[in-house]
Amino acid sequence: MLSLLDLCARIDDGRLTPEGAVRLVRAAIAAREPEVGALVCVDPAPVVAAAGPLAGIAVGIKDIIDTADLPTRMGSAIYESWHPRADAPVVARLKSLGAAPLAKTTTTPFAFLDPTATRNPHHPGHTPGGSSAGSAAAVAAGMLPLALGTQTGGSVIRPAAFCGVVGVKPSFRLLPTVGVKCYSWALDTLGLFAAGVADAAHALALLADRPAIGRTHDGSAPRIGIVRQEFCAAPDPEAEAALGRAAAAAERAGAVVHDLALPARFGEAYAAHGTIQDYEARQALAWEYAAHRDALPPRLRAALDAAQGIETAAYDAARRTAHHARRSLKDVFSEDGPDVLLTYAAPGAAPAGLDQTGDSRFNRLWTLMGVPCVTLPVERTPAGLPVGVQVIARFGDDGRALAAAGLIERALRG
Ligand SMILES: NC(=O)CC(=O)O
Repeated sequence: MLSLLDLCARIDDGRLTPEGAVRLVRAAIAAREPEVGALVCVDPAPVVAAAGPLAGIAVGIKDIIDTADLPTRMGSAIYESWHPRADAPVVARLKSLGAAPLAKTTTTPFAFLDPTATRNPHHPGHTPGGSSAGSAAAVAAGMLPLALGTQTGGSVIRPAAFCGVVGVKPSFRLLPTVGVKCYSWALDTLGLFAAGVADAAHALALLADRPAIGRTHDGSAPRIGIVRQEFCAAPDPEAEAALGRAAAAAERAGAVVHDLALPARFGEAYAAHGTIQDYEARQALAWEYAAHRDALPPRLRAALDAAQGIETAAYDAARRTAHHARRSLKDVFSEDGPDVLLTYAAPGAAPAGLDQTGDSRFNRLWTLMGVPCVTLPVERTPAGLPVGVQVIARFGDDGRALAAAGLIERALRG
């Protein structure tokens, strides 16, 4: 894979020019895109800045995020010819840092559950996950050093884990979702994909203008609470094995690790996610549903059909449940509690077949809680498919989640 920090270092010390770095990416795209299918389009002549902390860094932009220089199609024929006038603020921020938004990456239609044609770079017969399919696959295939995605259920963490890359779903609203096609305004969160934890931390620190996020190696040994989210169906054996391996590596690195049982109200919040998501999607996609219902893909059409019947009282009750769970989460991360939680990133490795994007059951609660989540790869199945884990910190403590993920990553490397 292409390490963002490695490219930055080579540019900074003159071994590589910004234009040379973009040429490297174009060559990698030419070599891998035919088999992976991660990209919707590539800018033939992007502006390559000569200066800036991300000068020469080509970035993939999930195709629900507005770009002024490239179309934004939402993964749907309904928006086939749509070309936003302006960049989403997160894209404008990338350009202000010197980065080159080089390609739009595939998204499931409107970032829901209907699959893309993108293939898992580790096994073409398996899904890369979704909804940020192309971003995860492009980084995993070594085509891009950085890509943006979004998460409403599990659309950053799950595909990142399936593709064996680092994925970060930051604290809710750390990055502005202005100019990003809305599915659920209470849940939609911008995230990113990179080769390693330090690469991701560096990019997020710059994007969020919060340098502390980038100091992943602060030397402290965290207290880690292992949570298995028993309110969900159990994971596959490889997910449990990866969790155990990551916990053991963390202990070897000096972390204090213990099992943690979450109070019942978190199971209630987990169940409330769907009501909030789908009630809001009914409004966010009201025009598409009214004017183009027949052009919607089957899973999304069925979800919006069902969402028509959600009572406002049920939505309000779900929001109250989520609010109480968020307050309880502060008690979980209390003074003498864990610094971070460690749990499954997905039910297991990427499922076979391209007719689905996998299950977000181990992600949805944490998206609703708005807390920072980081996934990192831990091991491979005998078929060579990656299996990851998920590190979670308290709201606003994105740097601590990344620091703990970095400690585990280094410990796994041995
Ligand atoms: N957008 C989303 O997060 C939906 C998913 O989990 O695939």
